[in-house]
Amino acid sequence: MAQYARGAAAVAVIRLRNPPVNALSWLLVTEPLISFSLTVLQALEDGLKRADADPSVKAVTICGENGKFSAGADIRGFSSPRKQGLGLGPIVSLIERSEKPVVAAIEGIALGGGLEVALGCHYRIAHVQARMGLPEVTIGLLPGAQGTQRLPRLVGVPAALDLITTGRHIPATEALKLGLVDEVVEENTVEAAIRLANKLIGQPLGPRRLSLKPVPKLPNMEAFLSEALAKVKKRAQGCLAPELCVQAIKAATEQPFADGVRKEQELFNILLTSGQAKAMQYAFFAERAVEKWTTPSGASWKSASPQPIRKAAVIGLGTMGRGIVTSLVKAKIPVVALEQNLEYLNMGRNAVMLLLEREAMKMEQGAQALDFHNPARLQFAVDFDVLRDVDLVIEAVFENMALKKEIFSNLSRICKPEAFLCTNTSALNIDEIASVTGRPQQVIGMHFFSPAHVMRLLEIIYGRQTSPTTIATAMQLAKVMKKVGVVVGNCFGFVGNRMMFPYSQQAVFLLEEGSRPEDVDQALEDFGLKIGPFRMSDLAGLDVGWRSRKDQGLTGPSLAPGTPARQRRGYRYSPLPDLLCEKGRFGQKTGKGWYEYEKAGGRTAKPDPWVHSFLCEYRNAHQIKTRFIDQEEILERCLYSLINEGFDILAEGIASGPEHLDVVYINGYGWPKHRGGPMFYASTVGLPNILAKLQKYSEIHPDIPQLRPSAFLKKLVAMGSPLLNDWMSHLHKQSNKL
Ligand SMILES: CCCCCCCC(=O)CC(=O)SCCNC(=O)CCNC(=O)[C@H](O)C(C)(C)COP(=O)(O)OP(=O)(O)OC[C@H]1O[C@@H](n2cnc3c(N)ncnc32)[C@H](O)[C@@H]1OP(=O)(O)O
Ligand SMILES: NC(=O)C1=CN([C@@H]2O[C@H](COP(=O)(O)OP(=O)(O)OC[C@H]3O[C@@H](n4cnc5c(N)ncnc54)[C@H](O)[C@@H]3O)[C@@H](O)[C@H]2O)C=CC1
Repeated sequence: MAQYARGAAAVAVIRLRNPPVNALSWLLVTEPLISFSLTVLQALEDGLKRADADPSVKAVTICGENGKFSAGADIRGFSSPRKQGLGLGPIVSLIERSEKPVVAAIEGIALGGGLEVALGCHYRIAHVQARMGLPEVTIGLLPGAQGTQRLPRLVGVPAALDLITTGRHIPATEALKLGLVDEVVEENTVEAAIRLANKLIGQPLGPRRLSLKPVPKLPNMEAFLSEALAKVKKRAQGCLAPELCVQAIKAATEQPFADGVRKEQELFNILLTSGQAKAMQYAFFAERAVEKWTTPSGASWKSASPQPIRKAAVIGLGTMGRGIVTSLVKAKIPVVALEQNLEYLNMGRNAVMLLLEREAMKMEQGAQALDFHNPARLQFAVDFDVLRDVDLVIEAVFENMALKKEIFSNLSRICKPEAFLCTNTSALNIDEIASVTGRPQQVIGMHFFSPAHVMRLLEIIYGRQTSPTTIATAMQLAKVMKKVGVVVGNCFGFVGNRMMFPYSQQAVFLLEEGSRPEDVDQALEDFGLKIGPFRMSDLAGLDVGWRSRKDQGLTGPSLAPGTPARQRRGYRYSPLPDLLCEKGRFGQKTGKGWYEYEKAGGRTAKPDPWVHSFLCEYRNAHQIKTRFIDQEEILERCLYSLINEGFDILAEGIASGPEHLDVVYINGYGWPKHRGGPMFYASTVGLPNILAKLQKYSEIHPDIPQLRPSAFLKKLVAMGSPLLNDWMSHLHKQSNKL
């Protein structure tokens, strides 16, 4: 809705009202042409017409309810099959054409269609704490209400390209510098806008109508745009929206306003029906859905209250601990950082300081805001006694159960009784770790992803005895650190690494059968993954998995004599990664792994002829017939085995819905958002197709259990492949087709 009122004698105030974010919903026909609800857009149009018709109104102010201008179009409306009625673009034009000055009073947020409404206004005043942006690209669209045509006219092509292709939100101060707003105020923005509107009465509005302005020229516009297009395409990795955003802006530079708007509509419609927009909008809501966590025992976000964390500690300042400390400092939580001895402590301190310096440089108030030189904010120590007053500890020492147990037993003794004890283990059993403490209800997994100060994902793993308060506290801490917390159950590898295991395993089997590392990586990167499995393995270090396989008795001295080279516990096993490690090829850190690098620590992967001939010798030695493996098989075997594990995870209740798995993969494993996450992708491929392919591959490879279709997948197919949101409701239903 929108509320119409008189703000001063001659100024009408139109207030957008649609809690919680004043999304601009459009006319929704509930039954064709019989009944309909008056929506924000309709109300906005009515308000404008009413102001226009009333001779006593001389100016208009548009603002939003509850200190928020508007978050833009109602995203749920894009997938509504019965969507009809008003478009936002014509309303923005209507605002601009008004003969009475219209001033936007921007408080809180003006995003997407919300900002496009403001661009139709003749003046824009923003509160100093407001944020603005055109984030449509992040949900697979472009600003489809003439924003791609107005913004370049107002702020120039380079700034418009940046804002529209990244979708980033900018603060009011930056908007002022760009010329996006005319004034920034610290006082009541609506009152300031009404005062300005009053002053503008009778002044000419022509120069304020953006559609009438030319796009500011650049000396090398064509070259500039083609360079921008190339950059955007490379960054987008198959996502269509950024590229079409550039095309729409290009139209603004080449065509009159009305033609540019037509082009914008054409491109918008391509995106709207591309499937990518649907996937990205699903991802948007999935991220919000996982905040509302539940566990099989009935605990949930609704009834559990988080406890305040006033001071935290991190134990172990290696790869992960450094990033975790940085994230906590950025979240303004005082931290104590601990190491095993002074030598490691100094190394860790230097690394943390470097990360914080870099982070401070990216911030407006810099180091001052982070205040990390203040020992009350960040303290380094080797003595565990400093842990007495902390509210929460995050342990990030080596992945070794005995060491973790020793640490947790000490923590249980030293920390105050109400303190929460968290482990960053990648795969170890949370219950076993909790068992050595006197407070298993306050023990929880907080699994960060590397680099921990950058990656948004935080898997939050509850054990058998973890209390709802502990889960709620970990989730709250994730939010404060600007991470996406996903609550999952306790099993080897939790959700992310467990699904990754069959995927990486297939990748190595494909090498045995005839692929090269670069073929497998290329196929998966072309699909949209940020990094293929072999480049990833080189980056993370092959020795990490090697150590874990040795601990599990799969390789190394503890392997029983006489074990067949390519079989473990009766199933297929590939010793290829072990063989590379035995040759000291640990990946980037040693300059050689699945690829070769310019030097130890180098970052540029080059296909390695040594690896190619090593693979040939290996296949010969084991009498494996080499065959050509096409891209389709690479994708299907790697991705469908990962998805298959996902169905098992759902069936076991380790995650409470497919969105959880998708959010984990998008935010922690570089899964392309425009494909919506692995489980959403499975729903778009069609569950019967996935099942048929898994059946085919598992018949060819009966010794790979990970290719055997999950019982839950089979059940869903037998039940007619319900929509993704209904999968979980079918978990315990009987199927008469089974
Ligand atoms: C054929 C038709 C042609 C039409 C022409 C096209 C017009 C366009 O150009 C297209 C558009 O405007 S697309 C929309 C662009 N806007 C956005 O992407 C902003 C999305 N929202 C945000 O970033 C944060 O929610 C925000 C920063 C706003 C707030 O963050 P918070 O962390 O404070 O809160 P959240 O938990 O994220 O949100 C609160 C509740 O609001 C829901 N919501 C947010 N934005 C929405 C939106 N734009 N539409 C619908 N629902 C929205 C959000 O899901 C959450 O709901 P609950 O989880 O149920 O509480
Ligand atoms: N490296 C990665 O990508 C990820 C690792 N993890 C997990 O995080 C944990 C840490 O891994 P990384 O940071 O990679 O290991 P790392 O080997 O880089 O660092 C571990 C640090 O712990 C310190 N440490 C060992 N014993 C200690 C003690 N008794 N007291 C205090 N400090 C001690 C070591 O000196 C070392 O600096 C492991 O459980 C690992 O599985 C989780 C996610 C990703």
